[in-house]
Amino acid sequence: MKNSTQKGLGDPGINQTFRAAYTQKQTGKSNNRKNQTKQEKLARRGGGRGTILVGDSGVGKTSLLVQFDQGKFIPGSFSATVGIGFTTMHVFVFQIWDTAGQERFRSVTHAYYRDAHALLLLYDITSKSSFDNIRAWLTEIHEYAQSDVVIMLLGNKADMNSDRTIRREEGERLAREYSVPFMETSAKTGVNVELAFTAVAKELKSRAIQHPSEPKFKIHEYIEAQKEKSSCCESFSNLLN
Ligand SMILES: Nc1nc2c(ncn2[C@@H]2O[C@H](COP(=O)(O)OP(=O)(O)OP(=O)(O)O)[C@@H](O)[C@H]2O)c(=O)[nH]1
Repeated sequence: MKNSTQKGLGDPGINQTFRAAYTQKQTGKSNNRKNQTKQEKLARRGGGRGTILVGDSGVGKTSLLVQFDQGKFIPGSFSATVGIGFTTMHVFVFQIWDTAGQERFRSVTHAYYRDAHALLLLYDITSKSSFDNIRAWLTEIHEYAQSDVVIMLLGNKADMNSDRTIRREEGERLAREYSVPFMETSAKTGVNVELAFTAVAKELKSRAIQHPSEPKFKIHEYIEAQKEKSSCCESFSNLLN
């Protein structure tokens, strides 16, 4: 995925074609049934349990997805997403769509809101405008997405602390106002990337297979517990170093 490569397609109607091509690119295998990996089969069965990444252009949606999917950061190497990109994940059976942040592709993004079960809404902690636009994104989400869609707010580029213009507390306050879970992430260092996707996957899974007698999965509590765990492990490993 170098500069000259478009990250997605502008027409949701041809997403199926792109999906096959993208999967092939990622795995080096053909996407026919015979050659499908276990994850690809699971993803197929997961059907419409789609998660989309939204937010202004340049906040790091594709980088976050690549970090999650491939465990690496490719600095500055993406052209702006055109329409929708696609990958599959294996924490739970679901699909992730990467959307374009640019205004001119919004109508494409709207078409995907309807089918989305979860939305990861990103801003860039070094960009005030991307944070200010979160309210507009939420208005749009409430207009086009299903009313029970899972939303998570992510302040990305947490590694760029010296260029920070949005304090963590501001992100937390906004998230509280809209009753959505929040965390800061870095597609560069990988901080909280796995946690963000895992928390959403667990929430979707619990909704899909929830038995009335089982205790409800609490996404806020899960995130706080996992954050505590990782900060305790970080300080422990700091002690060892
Ligand atoms: N330091 C740092 N840079 C990041 C991070 N995430 C993304 N970037 C950089 O930010 C720029 C934009 O990243 P993209 O992933 O293309 O952003 P996008 O939101 O997908 O952009 P659109 O496709 O235009 O909507 C690139 O130069 C990335 O290398 C991060 O966590 N930390």
